[in-house]
Amino acid sequence: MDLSQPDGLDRLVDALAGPGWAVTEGLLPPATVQQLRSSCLQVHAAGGFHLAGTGRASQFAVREGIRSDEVMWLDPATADAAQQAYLQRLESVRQAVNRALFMGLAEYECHFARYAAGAFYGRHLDAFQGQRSRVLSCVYYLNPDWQMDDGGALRLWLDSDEAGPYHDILPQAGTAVFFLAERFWHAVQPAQRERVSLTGWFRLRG
Ligand SMILES: O=C(O)CCC(=O)C(=O)O
Ligand SMILES: [Fe+2]
Repeated sequence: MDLSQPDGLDRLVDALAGPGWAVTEGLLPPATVQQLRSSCLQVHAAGGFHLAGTGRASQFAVREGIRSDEVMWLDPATADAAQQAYLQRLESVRQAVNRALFMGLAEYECHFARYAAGAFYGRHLDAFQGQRSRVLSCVYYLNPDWQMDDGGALRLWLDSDEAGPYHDILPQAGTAVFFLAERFWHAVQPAQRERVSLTGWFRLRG
């Protein structure tokens, strides 16, 4: 699915209404993807990342058995040009989804994520139990020339059964994956090389 095409957002909306997930290309031009990668690596080199946790607020905990990536939340107030271009595209996705599917998505929050070689994120759901605020997940990959042998695929289970069918997606620069946060269990496989991305969630208000 190519989001640079005029019917791209319509096709994305159809996929979310149908199977509930989509793998897309063409969200942004390759030069912008490269700029996002550079700003991610720069912030990391400057020490701007911290070890990711699970849970929110008082339930927040760093549990190394579950995930071992590092993250840095994007602040729209200080976003550089490439980050702003990304946030604007995700805003048009938000509006298209709300118009067609009445999902009532109120906002988008996202972070850069960096998985060092060998880092992983075990099987999980993005929506916290008992909370419906994270509705739609989006993972945007920033890794040029990713090979099958590099590992690091996102494994998306197509139903809740761990033994059931799944789809593996390579974290190739320019690929964006969208999926309904409460429905799809997923995991990040360890990779042979550094793996960076922008991961975010459309939320309901409140
Ligand atoms: O990087 C990915 O492919 C998925 C990351 C993820 O599942 C998360 O941050 O919740
Ligand atoms: Fe996730």
